[in-house]
Amino acid sequence: MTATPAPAHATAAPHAPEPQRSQLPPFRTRVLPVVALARADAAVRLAHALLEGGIDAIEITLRTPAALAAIETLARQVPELVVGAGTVLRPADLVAVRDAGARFALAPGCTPTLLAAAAAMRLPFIPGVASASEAMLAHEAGFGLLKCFPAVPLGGVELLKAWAGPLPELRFCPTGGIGLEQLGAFLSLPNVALVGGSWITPAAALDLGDWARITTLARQACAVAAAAAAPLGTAQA
Ligand SMILES: O=C(O)C(=O)C[C@H](O)[C@H](O)COP(=O)(O)O
Repeated sequence: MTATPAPAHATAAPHAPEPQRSQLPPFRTRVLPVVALARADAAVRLAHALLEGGIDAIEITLRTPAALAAIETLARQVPELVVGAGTVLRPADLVAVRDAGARFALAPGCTPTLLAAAAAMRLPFIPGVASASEAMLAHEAGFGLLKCFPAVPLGGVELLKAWAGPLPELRFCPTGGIGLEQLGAFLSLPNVALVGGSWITPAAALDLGDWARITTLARQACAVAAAAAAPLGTAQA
Protein backbone atom coordinates (compact mmCIF):
# COMPACT_ATOMS: atom_id res chain seq x y z
CA MET A 1 0.00 0.00 0.00
CA THR A 2 1.25 3.48 -0.80
CA ALA A 3 1.54 5.66 2.27
CA THR A 4 0.04 9.06 1.67
CA PRO A 5 0.77 11.81 4.16
CA ALA A 6 -1.97 12.31 6.70
CA PRO A 7 -3.61 15.74 6.47
CA ALA A 8 -2.11 18.28 8.83
CA HIS A 9 -5.23 18.34 10.95
CA ALA A 10 -5.27 18.06 14.68
CA THR A 11 -8.46 16.12 15.34
CA ALA A 12 -8.00 12.57 16.60
CA ALA A 13 -8.47 9.44 14.51
CA PRO A 14 -11.89 8.55 13.12
CA HIS A 15 -11.23 4.82 13.35
CA ALA A 16 -10.80 4.90 17.12
CA PRO A 17 -13.91 5.11 19.32
CA GLU A 18 -13.08 8.75 19.97
CA PRO A 19 -15.08 10.24 22.82
CA GLN A 20 -16.68 13.45 21.64
CA ARG A 21 -15.66 15.40 24.70
CA SER A 22 -12.16 16.05 23.36
CA GLN A 23 -13.23 16.63 19.78
CA LEU A 24 -11.52 19.85 18.78
CA PRO A 25 -12.96 22.40 16.40
CA PRO A 26 -11.24 22.01 13.04
CA PHE A 27 -7.90 23.67 12.57
CA ARG A 28 -4.95 22.91 10.33
CA THR A 29 -1.96 23.23 12.59
CA ARG A 30 -0.48 20.35 14.58
CA VAL A 31 1.55 22.82 16.63
CA LEU A 32 -0.18 24.69 19.43
CA PRO A 33 1.58 27.80 20.71
CA VAL A 34 1.17 28.17 24.48
CA VAL A 35 1.13 31.81 25.54
CA ALA A 36 1.01 33.75 28.80
CA LEU A 37 0.03 37.23 27.65
CA ALA A 38 0.89 40.18 29.85
CA ARG A 39 -1.31 42.54 27.81
CA ALA A 40 -4.55 41.75 26.05
CA ASP A 41 -3.91 44.49 23.49
CA ALA A 42 -1.03 42.44 22.05
CA ALA A 43 -3.35 39.54 21.24
CA VAL A 44 -4.48 40.64 17.79
CA ARG A 45 -0.95 41.41 16.58
CA LEU A 46 0.20 38.05 17.92
CA ALA A 47 -2.67 36.26 16.20
CA HIS A 48 -1.80 37.78 12.84
CA ALA A 49 1.88 36.92 13.30
CA LEU A 50 0.97 33.29 13.92
CA LEU A 51 -1.49 33.13 11.03
CA GLU A 52 1.11 34.59 8.71
CA GLY A 53 3.48 31.83 9.81
CA GLY A 54 0.84 29.15 9.09
CA ILE A 55 -0.49 28.49 12.60
CA ASP A 56 -4.24 28.82 13.08
CA ALA A 57 -4.72 27.88 16.73
CA ILE A 58 -3.45 29.13 20.07
CA GLU A 59 -3.57 28.27 23.76
CA ILE A 60 -3.91 31.37 25.93
CA THR A 61 -3.06 30.32 29.48
CA LEU A 62 -5.02 31.65 32.42
CA ARG A 63 -1.77 32.62 34.08
CA THR A 64 -2.12 36.34 33.66
CA PRO A 65 -4.88 38.78 34.50
CA ALA A 66 -5.03 39.69 30.80
CA ALA A 67 -5.89 36.15 29.66
CA LEU A 68 -9.69 36.31 29.60
CA ALA A 69 -9.71 39.67 27.86
CA ALA A 70 -7.24 38.33 25.30
CA ILE A 71 -9.45 35.28 24.63
CA GLU A 72 -12.48 37.51 24.23
CA THR A 73 -10.66 39.86 21.86
CA LEU A 74 -9.37 37.02 19.69
CA ALA A 75 -12.71 35.23 19.56
CA ARG A 76 -14.38 38.44 18.38
CA GLN A 77 -11.72 40.01 16.18
CA VAL A 78 -9.72 37.09 14.71
CA PRO A 79 -12.16 34.21 14.20
CA GLU A 80 -9.79 32.52 11.74
CA LEU A 81 -7.49 31.73 14.68
CA VAL A 82 -9.02 28.99 16.84
CA VAL A 83 -8.56 30.19 20.39
CA GLY A 84 -8.16 27.72 23.23
CA ALA A 85 -7.72 28.41 26.93
CA GLY A 86 -5.00 26.76 29.00
CA THR A 87 -4.21 26.44 32.71
CA VAL A 88 -7.86 25.67 33.34
CA LEU A 89 -7.74 24.35 36.88
CA ARG A 90 -11.30 24.59 38.23
CA PRO A 91 -14.87 24.24 36.96
CA ALA A 92 -15.27 28.03 37.29
CA ASP A 93 -12.36 28.48 34.87
CA LEU A 94 -14.18 26.34 32.29
CA VAL A 95 -17.25 28.52 32.54
CA ALA A 96 -15.19 31.72 32.36
CA VAL A 97 -13.24 30.67 29.26
CA ARG A 98 -16.33 29.37 27.49
CA ASP A 99 -18.12 32.64 28.20
CA ALA A 100 -15.08 34.58 26.92
CA GLY A 101 -15.33 32.71 23.61
CA ALA A 102 -12.68 29.99 23.90
CA ARG A 103 -13.37 27.17 21.42
CA PHE A 104 -11.59 24.55 23.54
CA ALA A 105 -9.82 24.27 26.88
CA LEU A 106 -6.78 22.47 28.26
CA ALA A 107 -5.49 21.73 31.73
CA PRO A 108 -2.05 20.80 33.01
CA GLY A 109 -3.65 17.95 34.99
CA CYS A 110 -7.06 16.54 35.82
CA THR A 111 -9.11 16.18 38.93
CA PRO A 112 -12.37 14.23 39.23
CA THR A 113 -14.17 17.55 39.78
CA LEU A 114 -12.73 19.15 36.67
CA LEU A 115 -13.36 16.06 34.53
CA ALA A 116 -16.99 15.92 35.66
CA ALA A 117 -17.53 19.62 35.03
CA ALA A 118 -15.93 19.41 31.58
CA ALA A 119 -17.97 16.33 30.71
CA ALA A 120 -21.13 18.26 31.51
CA MET A 121 -20.19 21.15 29.22
CA ARG A 122 -20.16 21.41 25.46
CA LEU A 123 -16.67 22.94 25.39
CA PRO A 124 -14.08 20.48 24.02
CA PHE A 125 -11.59 19.75 26.78
CA ILE A 126 -8.08 18.28 26.80
CA PRO A 127 -7.22 17.14 30.33
CA GLY A 128 -3.59 16.90 31.39
CA VAL A 129 -2.13 13.53 32.34
CA ALA A 130 1.24 12.42 33.63
CA SER A 131 0.66 8.69 34.08
CA ALA A 132 -1.16 5.76 32.51
CA SER A 133 -3.56 5.75 35.45
CA GLU A 134 -4.49 9.39 34.90
CA ALA A 135 -4.91 8.72 31.20
CA MET A 136 -7.26 5.82 32.01
CA LEU A 137 -9.28 7.99 34.39
CA ALA A 138 -9.61 10.75 31.80
CA HIS A 139 -10.63 8.20 29.17
CA GLU A 140 -13.23 6.72 31.52
CA ALA A 141 -14.66 10.23 31.86
CA GLY A 142 -15.02 10.42 28.07
CA PHE A 143 -11.87 12.21 26.98
CA GLY A 144 -9.78 10.72 24.20
CA LEU A 145 -7.30 13.49 23.49
CA LEU A 146 -5.07 14.21 26.47
CA LYS A 147 -2.33 16.70 27.22
CA CYS A 148 0.80 14.79 28.25
CA PHE A 149 2.37 17.27 30.67
CA PRO A 150 5.22 17.95 31.32
CA ALA A 151 6.12 15.79 28.35
CA VAL A 152 9.91 15.95 28.24
CA PRO A 153 10.62 15.62 31.98
CA LEU A 154 8.18 12.68 32.08
CA GLY A 155 10.06 10.75 29.42
CA GLY A 156 9.10 12.42 26.15
CA VAL A 157 8.96 10.35 22.99
CA GLU A 158 9.84 7.13 24.81
CA LEU A 159 6.99 7.59 27.28
CA LEU A 160 4.44 8.14 24.51
CA LYS A 161 5.73 5.11 22.63
CA ALA A 162 5.32 3.04 25.79
CA TRP A 163 1.72 4.26 26.29
CA ALA A 164 0.79 3.44 22.68
CA GLY A 165 0.83 -0.32 23.40
CA PRO A 166 -1.63 -0.58 26.29
CA LEU A 167 -3.59 2.61 25.49
CA PRO A 168 -3.97 2.44 21.70
CA GLU A 169 -7.22 4.40 21.54
CA LEU A 170 -5.81 7.50 23.22
CA ARG A 171 -4.25 10.48 21.44
CA PHE A 172 -1.97 13.01 23.07
CA CYS A 173 -0.88 16.61 22.93
CA PRO A 174 2.57 16.47 24.53
CA THR A 175 3.56 19.80 26.06
CA GLY A 176 6.35 20.91 28.37
CA GLY A 177 10.01 21.19 27.48
CA ILE A 178 9.50 20.72 23.74
CA GLY A 179 11.29 22.87 21.17
CA LEU A 180 11.77 22.85 17.42
CA GLU A 181 14.50 20.17 17.66
CA GLN A 182 12.19 17.56 19.20
CA LEU A 183 9.02 18.57 17.37
CA GLY A 184 9.41 16.19 14.43
CA ALA A 185 10.05 13.18 16.66
CA PHE A 186 6.88 13.84 18.67
CA LEU A 187 4.71 14.54 15.62
CA SER A 188 5.82 11.32 13.95
CA LEU A 189 4.34 9.24 16.75
CA PRO A 190 1.02 7.63 15.80
CA ASN A 191 -0.56 8.59 19.14
CA VAL A 192 0.39 12.27 18.94
CA ALA A 193 -2.30 14.49 17.43
CA LEU A 194 -0.59 17.81 18.09
CA VAL A 195 2.25 19.30 20.11
CA GLY A 196 2.06 22.29 22.43
CA GLY A 197 4.78 24.64 23.55
CA SER A 198 5.90 28.16 24.30
CA TRP A 199 8.99 28.16 22.10
CA ILE A 200 7.11 29.76 19.19
CA THR A 201 6.13 32.77 21.30
CA PRO A 202 9.18 33.58 23.44
CA ALA A 203 8.56 36.09 26.23
CA ALA A 204 11.27 38.38 24.86
CA ALA A 205 9.60 38.56 21.44
CA LEU A 206 6.21 39.22 23.05
CA ASP A 207 7.66 41.96 25.27
CA LEU A 208 9.38 43.65 22.35
CA GLY A 209 6.46 43.19 19.97
CA ASP A 210 8.82 41.32 17.65
CA TRP A 211 6.03 39.86 15.51
CA ALA A 212 8.36 39.05 12.62
CA ARG A 213 10.33 36.73 14.91
CA ILE A 214 7.14 34.95 15.95
CA THR A 215 6.11 34.53 12.31
CA THR A 216 9.54 33.04 11.55
CA LEU A 217 9.28 30.61 14.48
CA ALA A 218 5.77 29.63 13.40
CA ARG A 219 6.93 28.99 9.83
CA GLN A 220 9.80 26.82 11.07
CA ALA A 221 7.42 24.78 13.21
CA CYS A 222 4.97 24.34 10.31
CA ALA A 223 7.79 23.16 8.04
CA VAL A 224 8.82 20.53 10.57
CA ALA A 225 5.18 19.50 11.07
CA ALA A 226 4.66 19.12 7.33
CA ALA A 227 7.70 16.87 7.09
CA ALA A 228 6.60 14.76 10.04
CA ALA A 229 3.21 13.52 8.87
CA ALA A 230 2.32 10.46 10.92
CA PRO A 231 1.97 7.10 9.17
CA LEU A 232 -1.23 6.47 7.24
CA GLY A 233 -4.27 5.53 9.31
CA THR A 234 -2.88 6.62 12.63
CA ALA A 235 -3.16 9.93 14.42
CA GLN A 236 -5.09 12.37 12.29
CA ALA A 237 -8.52 12.57 10.81
O1 LIG B 1 -0.22 26.30 31.77
C1 LIG B 1 -0.60 25.16 31.46
O2 LIG B 1 -1.79 24.85 31.38
C2 LIG B 1 0.38 24.12 31.19
O3 LIG B 1 0.04 22.99 31.07
C3 LIG B 1 1.76 24.45 31.09
C4 LIG B 1 2.20 24.88 29.71
O4 LIG B 1 1.54 24.20 28.70
C5 LIG B 1 3.64 24.67 29.63
O5 LIG B 1 4.27 25.44 30.62
C6 LIG B 1 4.28 24.99 28.32
O6 LIG B 1 5.50 24.34 28.37
P1 LIG B 1 6.84 24.92 27.72
O7 LIG B 1 6.69 24.82 26.25
O8 LIG B 1 7.91 24.06 28.28
O9 LIG B 1 6.94 26.35 28.20
